[in-house]
Amino acid sequence: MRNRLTNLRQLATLINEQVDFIENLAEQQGVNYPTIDTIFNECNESEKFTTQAEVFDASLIAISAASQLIATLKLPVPALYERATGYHISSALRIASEVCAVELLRDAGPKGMHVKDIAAATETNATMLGRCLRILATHYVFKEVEPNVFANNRLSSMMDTGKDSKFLVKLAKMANPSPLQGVSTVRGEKYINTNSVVALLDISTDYIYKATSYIPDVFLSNTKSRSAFQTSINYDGSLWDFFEEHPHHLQRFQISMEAWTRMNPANLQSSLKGFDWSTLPTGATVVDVGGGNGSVSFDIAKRAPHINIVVQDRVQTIKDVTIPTWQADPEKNELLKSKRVSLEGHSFFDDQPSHLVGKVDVYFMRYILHDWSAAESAKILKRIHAAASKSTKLLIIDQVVPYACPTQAHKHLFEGSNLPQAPYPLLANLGEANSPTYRLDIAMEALFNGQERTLGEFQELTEGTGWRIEKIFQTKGSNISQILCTKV
Ligand SMILES: C[S@@+](CC[C@H](N)C(=O)[O-])C[C@H]1O[C@@H](n2cnc3c(N)ncnc32)[C@H](O)[C@@H]1O
Repeated sequence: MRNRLTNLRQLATLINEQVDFIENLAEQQGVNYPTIDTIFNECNESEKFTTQAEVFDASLIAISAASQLIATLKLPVPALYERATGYHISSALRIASEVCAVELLRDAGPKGMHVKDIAAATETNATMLGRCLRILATHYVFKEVEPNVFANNRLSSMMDTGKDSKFLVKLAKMANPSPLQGVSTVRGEKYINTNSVVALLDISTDYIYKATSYIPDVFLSNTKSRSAFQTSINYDGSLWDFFEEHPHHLQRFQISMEAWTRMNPANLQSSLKGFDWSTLPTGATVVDVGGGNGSVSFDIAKRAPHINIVVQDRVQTIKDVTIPTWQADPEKNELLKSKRVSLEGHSFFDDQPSHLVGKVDVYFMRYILHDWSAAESAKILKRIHAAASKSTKLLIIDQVVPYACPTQAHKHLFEGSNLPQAPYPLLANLGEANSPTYRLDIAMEALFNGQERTLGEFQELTEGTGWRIEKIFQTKGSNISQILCTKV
């Protein structure tokens, strides 16, 4: 009995200490931490405060302790039932997005809107919609201001596309059905010029959610001939092939990738700040391998105006998504015109184009290797190695999966591999505070039979490819790390 109380008290103390720290800092800076009822606005001083590194670090410990406290206090049966039925939140979120609830509630303001009126706009069932919004409000997305009347709150307003609700409702009706059974209708226009968050949520609650339900069957059948995604829509091509047959899905996917940089402020640092781009000589060439719509390259080009960047991706992605995206944005278009950035259709399974052989200072790839098995990843790494000069560096920007237990295994593996341990009695990986890492890992399994990797697995992956890991840049609280490799 005493032990359990001690454990609860330790967790409560950790929460109190971090909240005291955050509140003292907020008081010094004359801001309040945003409440759950505040409408999200990234220009707001309170929101800027939440992204300061020390505030974010303290919040991670508090979240980790609070999650562990909840897991400890909750009786095991409801705790397990909730974990078994997390999918109800996914389907309710998808419905909220499809009926443009956030944008309609933006128009309604703090008084909110009756669920009958939200349902009427999209000719959907008001009772079911109310139940969906209520389960979401119970999990702090939306607020039920009076019975059946809902308003936006901090979480739901983060899902705002910023677009006119009438335009979105009309758009939803224009979507073309896919010939493949179980594939949702999508309009890419919904996601263009948004904060990208809704694209990430929509892919997560659409085909990733559906595919995920097939993971156990694929796993238990012990065959990886088809991924869970392929099984879910009875399709033999890869997700990349599927996108080429469904350009609106491709558009949405590429925009969703930008949201990973916004997942937390530490992610932004880890995508961009670890490797010091300013150390490269003027005119250096950097290649973004599988760069998608080039959002990471754009950020790097702004930070390092003395380097030239080539964004490579599949021919159709570059033609249908990357080029139009860059041409539509004056800042990006300027980078194209000045040739500081070029966009090139190229498969990373092929030899690098001859104009780059021996001329590249850094190849980097963000979120590429997690899409591929070890054998396929090795092929990609070897192709780049074959085109690299002696001094070429390779920067793998990906998630590094921490174990949930303390370990010394990676402590001295490479420079930078040692991260500070979480305070006792928290899980070594900060538990639920670090949950997106593990969720994305399983999503990679669903989509590609792919995976996120531990540091040891990255070391194994690079062995025999001609690359050696020299250093790792990790940022506390970020689920993106940079792994710097040199030629063996
Ligand atoms: C997970 S996304 C990452 C995109 C981008 N690096 C980012 O972080 O936003 C993977 C990318 O790999 C690209 N890709 C898939 N197969 C490819 C191939 N054979 N050659 C080049 N790119 C490929 C996809 O089109 C997609 O843009």
